[in-house]
Amino acid sequence: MFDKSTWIKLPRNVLVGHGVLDQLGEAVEELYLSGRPLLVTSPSPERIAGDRIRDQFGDIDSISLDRASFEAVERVVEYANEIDAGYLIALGGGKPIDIAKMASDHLNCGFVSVPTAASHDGIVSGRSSIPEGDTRHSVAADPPLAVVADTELLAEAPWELTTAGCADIISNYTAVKDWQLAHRLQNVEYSEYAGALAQMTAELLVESADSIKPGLEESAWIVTKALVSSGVAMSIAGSSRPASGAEHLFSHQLDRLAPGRALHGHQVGVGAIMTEYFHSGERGDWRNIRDALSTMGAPTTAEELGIDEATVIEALTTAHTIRDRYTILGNGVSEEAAIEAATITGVL
Ligand SMILES: NC(=O)C1=CN([C@@H]2O[C@H](COP(=O)(O)OP(=O)(O)OC[C@H]3O[C@@H](n4cnc5c(N)ncnc54)[C@H](O)[C@@H]3O)[C@@H](O)[C@H]2O)C=CC1
Ligand SMILES: O=C(CO)COP(=O)(O)O
Ligand SMILES: [Zn+2]
Repeated sequence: MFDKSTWIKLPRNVLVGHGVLDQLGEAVEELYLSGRPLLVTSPSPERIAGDRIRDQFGDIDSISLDRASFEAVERVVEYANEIDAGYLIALGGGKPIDIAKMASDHLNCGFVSVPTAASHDGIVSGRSSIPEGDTRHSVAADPPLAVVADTELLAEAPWELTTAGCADIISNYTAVKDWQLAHRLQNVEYSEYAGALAQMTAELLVESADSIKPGLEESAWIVTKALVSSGVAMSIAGSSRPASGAEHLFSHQLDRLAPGRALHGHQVGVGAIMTEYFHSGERGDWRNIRDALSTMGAPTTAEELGIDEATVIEALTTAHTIRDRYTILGNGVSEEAAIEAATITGVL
């Protein structure tokens, strides 16, 4: 008997382009949501775009948070219940979007994603990434009902946020390799469609590297389309596997060991150089990953991340413990192997 089934959840409206923030009201109206919105944001995005949202929705309630945590999710849930919010509008980088995504899941209400930075591929995904103590949870949640990504706004964001988004996409190369490895060695379920989409997204971005330059709105357009595509790959997979492998485990450990030092995307990019080395050895593709990152202006060394050598080695040797996700790191790499990988690849 045929017994396979799949349920792919995707946003209904995805608007990407110049000035589309002013169409947020229209995009929300089309969703037939009821009740008042609660704006979930963090300090800089609130300052940059909060008023443009209020211009469309009136003087709505808002909550500003600067750390992704279960406590932050709880605060949003409590506030939304207090004001009887009908839905959430997430405005900002990856953290407010992850918080709102998970809070809307707890509240059983919809949310709309309004990125102010093309810095991560959680803009569209149905996963929420929240740290807790020594571990990192990639929690299943519904994706946004709508995404409104204004390339004019995204192009004005600090350039390093865009290069972080590029690096988050480039890390799909190693994430997909890790996923395939886990499929072969551990029988982890693999989706050919999601794997191919994630990999193709990274390839198309690298092919467009020459057009990714500061000050060009075209760059925000190219990178945001890739972030959307990568998020769709996660939705097809029903997991963050297509976009998160060992390089993400490394980054999640850095978040614990050296919090707030470097951007998520930059950390996963540097991680991908080293995990590609573990996959394919000294003559392998790690140079291609390093060169692609460097062409786009993303960091390729510990120094550029602002993270010291000892922390990089500790993160690499302990990354496998952060989550139950089989990758090229297996049961862990030794300190000697980590130093060798980081040195050969020029990360140290
Ligand atoms: N759920 C998922 O599938 C995914 C989740 N993530 C998560 O997203 C987070 C990383 O996202 P980030 O955006 O790097 O973090 P973030 O939300 O902390 O933003 C980084 C910084 O940029 C600032 N910022 C945002 N837009 C700005 C603008 N237009 N102008 C000036 N400053 C601006 C923020 O205020 C913050 O200080 C991590 O927690 C990561 O785990 C990342 C990828 C996928
Ligand atoms: O950052 C992500 C994909 O780019 C999400 O992955 P995690 O599941 O590792 O949090
Ligand atoms: Zn990521």
